[in-house]
Amino acid sequence: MTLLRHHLQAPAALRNLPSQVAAIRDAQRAIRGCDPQTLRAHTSQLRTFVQQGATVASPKVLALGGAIVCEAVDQVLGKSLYDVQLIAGIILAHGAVAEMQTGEGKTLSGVMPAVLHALPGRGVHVATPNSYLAQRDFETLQPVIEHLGLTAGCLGDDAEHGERADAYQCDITYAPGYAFGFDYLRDQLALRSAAGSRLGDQLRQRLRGAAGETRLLQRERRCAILDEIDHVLIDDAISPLILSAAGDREAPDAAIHRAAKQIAATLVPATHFTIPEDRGGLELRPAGIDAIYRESTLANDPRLRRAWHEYVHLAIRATHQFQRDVHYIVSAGKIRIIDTSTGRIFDDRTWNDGQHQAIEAKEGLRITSEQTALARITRQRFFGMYEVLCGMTGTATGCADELQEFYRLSVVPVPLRVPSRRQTLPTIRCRTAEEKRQRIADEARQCQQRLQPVLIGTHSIADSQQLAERFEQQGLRFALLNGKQDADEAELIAAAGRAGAITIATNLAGRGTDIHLDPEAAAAGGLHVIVSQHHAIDRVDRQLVGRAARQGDPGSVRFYCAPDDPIFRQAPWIARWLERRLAPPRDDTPRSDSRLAQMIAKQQSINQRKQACQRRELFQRDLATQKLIVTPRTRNAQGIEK
Ligand SMILES: Nc1ncnc2c1ncn2[C@@H]1O[C@H](COP(=O)(O)OP(=O)(O)OP(=O)(O)O)[C@@H](O)[C@H]1O
Repeated sequence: MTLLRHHLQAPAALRNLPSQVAAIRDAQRAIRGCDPQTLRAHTSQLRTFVQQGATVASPKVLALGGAIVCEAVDQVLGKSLYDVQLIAGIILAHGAVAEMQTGEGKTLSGVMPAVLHALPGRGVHVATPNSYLAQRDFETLQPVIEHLGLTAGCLGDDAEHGERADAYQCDITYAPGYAFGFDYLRDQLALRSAAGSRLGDQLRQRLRGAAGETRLLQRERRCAILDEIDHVLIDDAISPLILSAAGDREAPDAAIHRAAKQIAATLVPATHFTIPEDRGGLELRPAGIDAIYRESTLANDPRLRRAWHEYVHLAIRATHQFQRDVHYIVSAGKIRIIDTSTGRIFDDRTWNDGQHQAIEAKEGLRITSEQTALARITRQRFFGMYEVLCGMTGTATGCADELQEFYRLSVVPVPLRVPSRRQTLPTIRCRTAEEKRQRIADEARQCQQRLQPVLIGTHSIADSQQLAERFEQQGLRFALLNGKQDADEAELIAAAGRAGAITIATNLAGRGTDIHLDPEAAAAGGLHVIVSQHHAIDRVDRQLVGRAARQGDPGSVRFYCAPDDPIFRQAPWIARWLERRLAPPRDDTPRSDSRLAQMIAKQQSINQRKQACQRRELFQRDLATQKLIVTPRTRNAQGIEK
C-alpha cells in the first residue's frame, strides 16, 4: 500500500504539550494589542521562514504562529483560546488527530493549525462532515484568517466551476469532505480529456494554469484538516466517491422495471428469496428464478440492460431493504437518499446499477435513466494522497486502530477544560415502540413543565414523524428537525436551548450542533437529551449525547430501549433477554444498566468491525486497480453515485 503522505507526527514532540502552550502564551504577551498591520507583518515573516525550510511545527513557528492566531481570535471574535484548544491545535500542527470531547470548542481549535499549515502557500483544505458545518465554520473563521493577511474560501454545494476554482486559490478552503474528492475526480477527467485531444500538452498546460475558464479546480493536495475526522474517514468511507454523468431522461428500460415490480409483488420471502437482516446479500432461490421466468415474456426483450431476473432482484430489494423515510424520501417526484448516519439528505446522488430505478418504480415515479459512472475513488485513497493529514473528533475511541491502519494517523487525547456535569439517568426499557413513544412524551412533558429544554434523537425520519404525531395528539409544543421541514436548520437549533423547548430530531442534530442555553434553561438543569434508540454504531450515540452539558454547562441524558429496536434485529438474543425482563409481573424500579449496556456495546463493536472489514475490502480493491477513470462502466457493491 503506497501512501504519499509524510508523517509529521513525532511522539516526542507531542509529549511536552504544556510547554508548547506556555511558549505560545509568552509570544502572545509580547504582541498583545498590536495593530492588524503588525499581525500581518508577523504572518509574512513566518511565511518567509517556512518557505525557506522551517517546518510548520518547529518550536519557533509554532510559538509565534500560535500567538498571532490567539491575538487575531481575541481581536476579531473577542474570545481567548483556551489551553485545551491550543493543545488540540498543536496536535494538528504535528499532523496527528486530537480527540477532544464534544462541545470543547473544536471549531476554534482548528484555526491555528489551518493558519500554520497555510504558511507554505500551497493551500489547506478544511473538510467538515456536511455543507452546513463548512459554511458555518467558514463564516466564523474567515474574518480571523483575513485579519492575519491570509485568504479563506468555501465551496458551496451549488458553486459553479469558476467560484470553486477561486475558492481553491485561497490559503484555506472550507468544504464538506466529499466535495474535495469529487473536485479531484473532475480535474482528473478534465486532464484525461485534454490528454486525448489534439491540443494535448498545450491544453493540459492551460488547465494547470491560473487563468482561463477551463483551468483545473484544485492546486495540489498539500494539507487536509478534517473536522469530525471519524465521520469523514470512517463513516463516510463505506462507499466510494463516484462521479457520474447526469441522466435525467426517462429510462429506456422503464417498462421492464415496472413489470419487475409486479412480478416481485407475487414472490414469497423464504420460498422464492432469502432476506438477511442487514442490507445486501438478498438472494433468489431456485423456486424464485423458476417463477420469474415462468410468469414473463421479457427474458429476451431488447431493452434489457441486465438479465431479466436481476430486474426482479432489484425490485425485491427495493421493497424489502429500502424503506421510505428511513433510507430515502420522496420529494418533488424524486427519490432523495438519506445519509443514515447523519440524517441528512444527499442531493444529486443516486444508487447505482439500477437500484435507484427499481425504487422509482416502487414509488410509482418517473423512471430516470441510469447514470453513467465517469470516475471513482475511495475516500481512503483520496485522503491518503495528502502530504499532511490531521483532524479532530470527540469520538476517536473505537476507530483509532482503523485511523492508524489506513491513514497512519495517531490519536492524541486532549483533557477536558472543565469537568463534565452531564448526568446519565437510568435507561428506560419498554415493551414496544408504541409504549416507548408514550413514555418519551410523558418525560418531555415533565421537562417542559419545569422549563428544561429537551432534545429527542430518533433513528429515522419515519421515527421522528411518528413521535411528532404522538406529541401533537397530546398537545405538546415542539419543533421537528429531520431534513424534511421547511424551517431553517440554524433557526431550529438556535431555539432548541430555550427554556421549555422540545425538539425532535434525527441524527441531523448530532455532530457539530451547538445548542446554546438561555439562563432560564440552564437554571432548569440544562439540555436533557433523550436517545430514543441505540444506533448501530456507538459513536453516533455519543455524538448525540454530546449535545448536552457542553463547556461545563449542566445537562442530562437518558436512553430508551425496546425489544423491537432496529439494533436488536442483528442481535435477537438481546431482544429476548430484554423481553424476559419486561414480562409480567413487571418491575419498573430503575436499576443498574450495566448488563444491558455491556450487551449493546458488544453488538455495536461487532457492527463497527463488520463495517471496518467492508471498508478494508473496498480500499484494497481500489488500490489493486489504481483506476480513477471508469471506461466502460464498472459496478460496485453499494456505491452511491453523484
Ligand atoms: N475560547 C472560547 N471562548 C468562549 N467560547 C468558546 C471558546 N471556544 C469555543 N467556545 C464556544 O463553545 C461552544 C462549543 O464549541 P464548538 O461547537 O466548536 O464545539 P465542538 O467541540 O466542535 O463540539 P462538537 O463536538 O459537538 O462538534 C461554542 O458555542 C463556542 O462558541
